[in-house]
Amino acid sequence: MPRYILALDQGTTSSRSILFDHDARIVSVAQQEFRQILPATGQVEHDPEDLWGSQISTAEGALGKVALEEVAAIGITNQRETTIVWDKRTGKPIHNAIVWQSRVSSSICDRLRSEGVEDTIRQKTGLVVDAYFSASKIIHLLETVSGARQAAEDGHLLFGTVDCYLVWRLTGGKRHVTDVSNASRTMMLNIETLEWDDELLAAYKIPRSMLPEIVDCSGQFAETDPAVLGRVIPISGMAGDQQAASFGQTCFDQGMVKNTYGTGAFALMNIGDKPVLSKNNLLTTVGWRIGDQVSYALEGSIFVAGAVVQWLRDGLGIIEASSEVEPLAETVADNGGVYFVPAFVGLGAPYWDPHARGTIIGLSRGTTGGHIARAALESMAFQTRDMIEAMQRDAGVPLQVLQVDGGASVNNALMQFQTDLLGTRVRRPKISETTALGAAFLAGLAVGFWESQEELRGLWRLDREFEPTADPHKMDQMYTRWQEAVTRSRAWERAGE
Ligand SMILES: Nc1ncnc2c1ncn2[C@@H]1O[C@H](COP(=O)(O)OP(=O)(O)O)[C@@H](O)[C@H]1O
Ligand SMILES: O=P(O)(O)OC[C@H](O)CO
Repeated sequence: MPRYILALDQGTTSSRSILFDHDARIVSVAQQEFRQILPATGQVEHDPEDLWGSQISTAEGALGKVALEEVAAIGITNQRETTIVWDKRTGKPIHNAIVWQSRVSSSICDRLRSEGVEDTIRQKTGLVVDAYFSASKIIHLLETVSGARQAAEDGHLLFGTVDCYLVWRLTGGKRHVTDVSNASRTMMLNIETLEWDDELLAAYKIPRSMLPEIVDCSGQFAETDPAVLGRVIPISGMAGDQQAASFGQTCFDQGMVKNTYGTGAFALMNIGDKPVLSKNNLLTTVGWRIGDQVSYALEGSIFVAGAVVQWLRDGLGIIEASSEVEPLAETVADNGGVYFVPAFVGLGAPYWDPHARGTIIGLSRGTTGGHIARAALESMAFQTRDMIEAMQRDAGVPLQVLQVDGGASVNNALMQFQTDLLGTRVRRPKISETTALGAAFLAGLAVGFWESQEELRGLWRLDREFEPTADPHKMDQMYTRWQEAVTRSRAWERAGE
């Protein structure tokens, strides 16, 4: 009997591979950061070769001395929306990957809006028209890379999000597939039929031949080429990282909400088997599909969360390691009136303002690095409240508990502030790597490593529960100040043109 599932988690700033055992315990982890390519303001790219190279070397690292026969299956999860276009004749990408955070295609979105397709896009895909999603990134590549349009029309080019690209490489170019949760982030998937939408493809002028086959999140849809890891291993789980985190948090019931604090922060609420549209500027997205069971989610997406801490470290240089942010923030009793809106690449939910830019407001002679660090941390919690308030308005009921995970959820002071600001309990599981765990669960279910979702529920273990203790009136006052700060950050880029 194989004893492990290998999860490949290809994130925005690093690739990770984690081996899980049957009790969902981590047996080994390997992680590697890779280059962030920043060609111009608001633009972010990755070299697909870096994504592949770092992912495969961490997979080898996590496997270590484990015999490959011990691995039942591979699950893949990934930064979503990030767009790769490659030539199937050579396997070579025609350009760097355009990362989800990149605003390079904002003007294409303006154009789509002016062409009057905004409402159709919203109704059909559940998304808002924004440079965040893959479609405008593909249009950008077809319009700017020399020869790309013709090659696409001649059927030579393939598009994939990172899941799809990894499967292409893992199978030695044999499988061009994406799972339905990743497909739902492209602005090309019809969320009712769960097929690519021909009307939208025509509006975007994207040839259907570029698009991958859509598969379930759990199922035996591919296997590794023996030349890659040395053996044929089923690839049987695949989901975008936020959907995978929801699955790893076992948010299987309608109304359950998780928030992942990684580079960005993403709150997903399970809304059951119908794709209800948000009235409060949230996204409707596919959670997962397993056989005939489809689960939808309402999503709030924040573009900069943990990345603000990276900016304190690499941009401002006031800390040397991310973990130093907590002690620095604790050198001051409160934020001293400083509010930090980290709109480095515009604002996501619920504002959807590509022209907002980062703002630190309320500075005085007495402001210290401690205040800036505190305001930076608080910005993650304030942005989360923005999303959760929108979610509560959509759901019509207050949230009982928020399940948290991701790199920045290790920060206890932040989690305490989050619970105080929301007035809602916050629960953190023992495994904060819920993204990888979700991918492992999906892969393991498909090959009988785990029997059922009920069994998975029993594997969720609590690390710590945070309870609100602060004065709610004071929290509301701070939140009002935050909203004023957001107002000041908005439309900045446009105003400067
Ligand atoms: N102690 C900490 N407090 C706040 N943020 C942190 C802390 N440690 C790490 N982070 C942030 O967490 C993020 C990494 O989380 P992770 O889930 O690995 O992200 P991703 O999957 O997006 O690459 C980084 O942006 C980092 O700045
Ligand atoms: O890399 P992460 O964990 O910040 O996730 C990125 C999201 O998938 C973008 O939608």
